[in-house]
Amino acid sequence: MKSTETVFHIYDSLPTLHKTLAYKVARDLDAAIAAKGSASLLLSGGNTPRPFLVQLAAENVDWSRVTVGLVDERWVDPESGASNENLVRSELLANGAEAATFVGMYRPGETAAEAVVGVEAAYKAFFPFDVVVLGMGSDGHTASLFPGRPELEGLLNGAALCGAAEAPTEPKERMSLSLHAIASAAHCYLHIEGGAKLAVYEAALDGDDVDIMPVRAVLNHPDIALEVFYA
Ligand SMILES: O=C(O)[C@H](O)[C@@H](O)[C@H](O)[C@H](O)COP(=O)(O)O
Repeated sequence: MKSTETVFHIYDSLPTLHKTLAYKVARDLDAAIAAKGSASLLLSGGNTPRPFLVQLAAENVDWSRVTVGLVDERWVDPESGASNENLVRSELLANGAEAATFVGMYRPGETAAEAVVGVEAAYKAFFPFDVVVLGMGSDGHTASLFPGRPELEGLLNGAALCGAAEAPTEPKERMSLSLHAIASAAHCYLHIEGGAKLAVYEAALDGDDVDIMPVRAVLNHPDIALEVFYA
């Protein structure tokens, strides 16, 4: 029996969603800074987050006290348009959050599997996390926790903070936070947009097989008080 409730926030416009989620995340960061002098924010990539990141960059946060990391990364050069580091640097850091400390995942000259030790050590330095913002794919993946993958069991049940993963589409090579890392967050958000994603979310609610829909592991986690932002 899940001990925490999922809160579902629905908006009548995408701009309202982006502004409201940005405001909520900014206040979460403010509270963490007030409580312990620092804050950590872990962001997902893909297409959905871009306008939210722009709104977040405009929020009045003491970014010099914030460490920004990634929920997952496509194993491509950070100059690539497919890079989640590129997305965060261009839409958040360059737009107002320049003072934040960014800790990426991609390590040139290493495979994702080779980089796990280094990324694990780098992320342990600001673990547990304060804010995690997740997305969700049409196949029910979140982060780079993809259905049917051999690495999924370890990423869902292990004590590591991250691990190498593989996506079904290019760029296939990935690094992902583990469920353990995601569940450490004081505030965990799922940002989804459009009817198709809503249908996937509803399908995820209607079952518990995490191997076919890994996002269920987040929805059903007893320690994650998930807040879904949808428009
Ligand atoms: O690297 C990534 O792609 C993300 O971290 C991934 O988990 C994303 O949240 C979903 O794939 C949804 O992506 P869209 O927002 O592009 O639909």
